[in-house]
Amino acid sequence: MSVPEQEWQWEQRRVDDVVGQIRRRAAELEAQIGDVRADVVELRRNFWDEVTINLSSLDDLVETHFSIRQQAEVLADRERMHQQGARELKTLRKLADSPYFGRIDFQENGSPRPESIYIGIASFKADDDTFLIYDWRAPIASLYYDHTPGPVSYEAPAGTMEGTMSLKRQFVIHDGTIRLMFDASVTIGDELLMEVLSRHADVHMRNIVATIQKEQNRIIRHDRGRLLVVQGAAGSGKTSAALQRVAYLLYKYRKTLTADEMLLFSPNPLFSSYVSTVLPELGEENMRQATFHEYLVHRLGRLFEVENPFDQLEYVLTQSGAPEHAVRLAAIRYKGSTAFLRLIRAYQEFLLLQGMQFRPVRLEDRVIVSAEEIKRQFYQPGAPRRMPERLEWLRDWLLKQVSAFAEREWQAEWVEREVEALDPADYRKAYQQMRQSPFAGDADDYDRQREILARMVLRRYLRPVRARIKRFQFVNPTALYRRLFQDPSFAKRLAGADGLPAEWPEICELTLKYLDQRTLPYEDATPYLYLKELVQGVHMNTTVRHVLVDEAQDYSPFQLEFLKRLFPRARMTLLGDLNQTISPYGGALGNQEDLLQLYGPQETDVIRLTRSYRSTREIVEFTRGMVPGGEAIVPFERTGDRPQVVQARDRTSLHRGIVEAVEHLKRCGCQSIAIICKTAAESREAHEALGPGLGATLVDAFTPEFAPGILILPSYLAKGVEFDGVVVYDASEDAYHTEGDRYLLYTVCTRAMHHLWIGCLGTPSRFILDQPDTTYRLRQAGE
Ligand SMILES: Nc1ncnc2c1ncn2[C@@H]1O[C@H](COP(=O)(O)OP(=O)(O)OP(=O)(O)O)[C@@H](O)[C@H]1O
Repeated sequence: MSVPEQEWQWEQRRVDDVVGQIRRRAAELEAQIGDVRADVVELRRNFWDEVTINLSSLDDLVETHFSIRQQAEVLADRERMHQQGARELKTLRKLADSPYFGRIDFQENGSPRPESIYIGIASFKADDDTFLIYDWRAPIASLYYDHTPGPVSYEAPAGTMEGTMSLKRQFVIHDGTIRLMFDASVTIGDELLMEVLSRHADVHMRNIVATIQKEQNRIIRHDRGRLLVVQGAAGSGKTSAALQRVAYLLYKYRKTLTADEMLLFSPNPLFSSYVSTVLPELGEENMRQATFHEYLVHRLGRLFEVENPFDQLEYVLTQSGAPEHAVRLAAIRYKGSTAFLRLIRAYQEFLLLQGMQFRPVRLEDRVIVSAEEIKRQFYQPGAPRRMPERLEWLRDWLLKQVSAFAEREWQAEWVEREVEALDPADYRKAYQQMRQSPFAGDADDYDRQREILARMVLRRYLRPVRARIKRFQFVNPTALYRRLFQDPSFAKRLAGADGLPAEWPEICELTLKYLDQRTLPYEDATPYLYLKELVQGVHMNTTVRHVLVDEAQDYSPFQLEFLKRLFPRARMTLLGDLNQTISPYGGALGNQEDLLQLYGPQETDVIRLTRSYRSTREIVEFTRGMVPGGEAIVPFERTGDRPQVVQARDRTSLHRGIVEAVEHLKRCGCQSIAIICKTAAESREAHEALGPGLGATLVDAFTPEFAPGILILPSYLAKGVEFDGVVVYDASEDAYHTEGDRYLLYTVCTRAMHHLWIGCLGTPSRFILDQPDTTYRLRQAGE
């Protein structure tokens, strides 16, 4: 609903006034920051002049230490002030450009008149402390997202606030000038949303705070239980909601939660860069980001070449003719299941009784404790019952054996030789130590000094040995993991009622082959790490308090269990769409039972999003027909061209058709165009043929960030991102016919915001031809 001219002028005057106050505050802050910056420079320059350095005695050393520490603290404090000031200034500058995007007039029950609440990306108070702008995360701002004018309520720290909302107004303000203004009668007026969604795709994701929808607001402000599962259609705003959720939590718990206590697992490094600007745009620091593969490499990269999930997928998609293909697929499915997790737990129980494999404790090539001796000790009748305690007990025993070895060894000839080769400084140290003895000065001084030096040598030699023991490196997890596959009948007993896949003997053979090459297939990496932790001690991250997993449908149930254990103090948000499952695991989100069991039903909430915002109505109607249950996906009322399906007889005419399509999309105003292929191999071929002519960039798993313009990329790297126009390189029946292909094709097509063009080398895929929506245009290339 448009706003009368007079109102418009009144609102512009208010904007002018508020922007004036913001600019004044920014100028003051800038001057203050200038002073702090000068302090920091001064402190850095004169750092060493301000500390007293004296290393002559122990007391002087201690004093020097404290003097340096004190000076470093002063510097760190000023630096912190500077950083905080700079951040505040950045926010003020943003507010000066666009101070707010919403206004609600709310009269609380019992209060004499309504109050106008203006909502922006951060709060701003006048000099008299009245709020000129409320932060979008303040409790009262919920009214803006959740309600239409009428009787309303919201949750505040003091309880439920009830009253009446008489006005809800939306603004688009740039450069301190109101560009658009609507009075909304429905929940967040569709007019503003329409305007926002009609824009071009960006190389970075944008924040959505001005137009958060009611159901998304539930995700953002959800604050109970250990696990929130968000299942939403393609383009329904899962990632957007997740990022605004991070900003919300940082605001709500600003005294106790920091950005580096929040971690987002993203599907690939490209995606990480795509979403990296949302939080800074909102004046917050970025949370930590990683891919699950990066974590696996961090933990196992020294032991193995850990396969990338994209190479795994590339194998699955391109090697279907290979003799091992079916076995590998079965392995991937089984090794991602909770049945395999249970088998590994059963294996741990078994290992408490027999079968542990140890590495001898050595000092260079001398065995201090043999693997056999360690094993004997481990299975001693008096050993503790549970694995962690038993390992700790064994560790302590081994450390004692090392001490006994040192005791036996200090007079050995080789130690004697090493003593001769020691530095004069070591001799001085030994001399000083000896002088401190109450018996110093007697005839035994020489022997005593030799003994001190010999023990010094041994301590140095044995330090790495002790460190390895403390890290439980006397256990051999690789040998233990191998053991599971060495005799196919061995795992049968452990699997019990769960059973094993029919292909188990072949899976065993294949796994051993990879392990022999020191390669860890992606499907083995998490189970291997899990077993390693069961027998070498668990790594836990207790600093992370919130873990968000995007594209969670591509995680196996095993991996989710692993994450739960890895972050015992964290609350988890899983965001996913079953219809976009591209991983061959079968998708952890598909099994409600497993999901509810993860933290228990009491601790789990599931929120579903069915409205799709990314694509035009025509594209949503077309793509939803590809997937079962797609009719539940509701398109947003933004219309555009019908998707085009173009059938080509040969590759030359396919390429000609693609070039024409790209030219057409450019004429339509598309700034970002993606030619999406099924695999990396196909992308390379397409790039060779089309890249130079179109000026297109090839994107692969190592591309650090998206460039604007025309890109050629494999399906799985398009996950989570969007483009003005999408050209599907070849969606023929030959290319997409399995159930897995169905979801891949859906994922690819749903990347399009405004235009979708689909090329087919031969007959179009069944997922195009068999779908109920027939409004798309099907034609022959060249027509
Ligand atoms: N409330 C909203 N206001 C404005 N834009 C929105 C809103 N919700 C979603 N969008 C836009 O819709 C597009 C899709 O959002 P997003 O990528 O968060 O969806 P998604 O569910 O994670 O998608 P997918 O699963 O397909 O990757 C983005 O351009 C986002 O800015």
